[in-house]
Formats: sequence, structure tokens, C-alpha cells
Amino acid sequence: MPKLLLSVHNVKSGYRNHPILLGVDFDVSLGELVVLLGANGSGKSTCLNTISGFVSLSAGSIMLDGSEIGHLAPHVVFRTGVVQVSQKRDLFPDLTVEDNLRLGGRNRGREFIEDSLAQVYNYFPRLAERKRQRTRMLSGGEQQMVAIGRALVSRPKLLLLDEPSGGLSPQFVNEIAAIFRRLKVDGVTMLMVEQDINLALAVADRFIILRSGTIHEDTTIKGSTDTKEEIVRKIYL
Ligand SMILES: Nc1ncnc2c1ncn2[C@@H]1O[C@H](COP(=O)(O)OP(=O)(O)OP(=O)(O)O)[C@@H](O)[C@H]1O
Repeated sequence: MPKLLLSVHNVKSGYRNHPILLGVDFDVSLGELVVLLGANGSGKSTCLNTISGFVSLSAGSIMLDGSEIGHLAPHVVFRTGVVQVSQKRDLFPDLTVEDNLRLGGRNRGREFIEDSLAQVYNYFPRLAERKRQRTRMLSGGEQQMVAIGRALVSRPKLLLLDEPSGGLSPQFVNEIAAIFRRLKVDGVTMLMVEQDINLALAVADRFIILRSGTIHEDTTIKGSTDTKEEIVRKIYL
């Protein structure tokens, strides 16, 4: 049995008088890549932001490695090893690529950061070539690589990815899919929100469909007999 890393139990959260998650339950095991699917506005980003502490939990529990992280501030959640790559990427455009990457390892020792950087350049040779350039000079796809690379520099226990394919050309989506496969082989645990169903199904071990604030379906890719069209219908109809 793979070891449980994240356990989300009866989670409720939302915004002021606008409840979004109405009691969400799911687990993520060590080394798994789980994709969260759902129609626009179904609460996928809210779910990631609740796990990373940016949206407050109003009820329920979020356990990481057996410890409750549900009511911690975002920077404390980060220190537990949960690292999010948001849709906005939140890079510093006037810093170099390498300086942005180094920010992922702040508060860590020099050796830790240098080893992590070497690993990230191994995943993303394009970033090694452009490490001295200002980040604003990079294309959208390359900036997405910087955002993912910065998260990896901290060597997260759990990597949360919000729409990693957002706005990218098919070529970059393929490159990023290849990186996710390599990260999986290297044992990185990932929970990803993704609208690109082809990418989602190509990389995931399991998919979860969020609908009306609850989990509509939670299925392993191997165990699912649905065609892609049937999955799309379940998401949108
Ligand atoms: N900061 C906020 N304040 C108030 N309401 C918000 C906020 N962020 C999101 N919402 C609302 O919460 C609901 C769920 O949004 P969320 O972004 O979690 O959905 P999503 O499934 O990720 O959507 P999409 O696929 O369009 O990104 C939406 O109705 C949205 O308008």
C-alpha cells in the first residue's frame, strides 16, 4: 500500500458569504499525480488555495504526513513542504531566471540550493541556457518553467499546480507533460488543476471531478473504463 501523504476530510471553505467547497474528501498518496477536474467556477482553484492556506478553512481537516495543516498561515504551510504554483506564477520579472529560482530555496543552506538548482536545470535545460536573463525576457512557456522550477528548488513534499498548461502553445504543453512524467519517476507528489483534458489524462494516476462543491467522482486512470468524451461529459454536463 502506498503511504498516504495528504488527507482532505469534509473540507468546507469559500469567500465571505459565498461557500464554495461544501464538504470535500480525498487523499493523495506519496508519489501520486492526482488531477482535479471540474467546470469553470466549480472550485478547483479554491480547493488548492485552501490546502495551501490562502483561503481559510471553515470546517474539516487537512492532514499532511499525519499532521493537521488546515488552519496554518500560507507561509507556515509552505514550510511544511506544500508548495503551490499559481496561475499568475508570481515571478519577479526584473530578477534573473536564476535569482527567481533561488527564491524557492530561501532559508535553506547554500549546498541545498546549489544541488536543487542543478536538478532544476537538468529538468529544464532551457532555463540553464537563460539563467542570467531577466525573467521578463522569457516567453510565457519559459516563465511557467521558471515558476515550476522555483517550486522544485524547495524540494516540496507536495507540489500544487494550478492550470500549468494555461495559455501555453501545444509544444510547451508537450514539454511540460514530459517534465511531469519525469517528476513522477523521481517520486514527486503532485496535485494538479488542469482544464486540458489531454494533458490531464496523459500524466495523471487518478482524476477527481469536483461538482457543486463536492466530489462527484474519484477514479484511478487504470481503473476507469470511461472514454475521454465520457469524462468530459461528466465534467461539463
Ligand atoms: N477571491 C474571491 N472572492 C470571491 N469569490 C471568489 C474568489 N475567487 C473565486 N471566487 C468564486 O469562487 C467560485 C469558484 O472559483 P474557483 O476559481 O475556485 O473555480 P475554478 O473551478 O478554479 O474555476 P476556473 O476553471 O474558471 O479557474 C467562482 O464562483 C468564483 O467566482
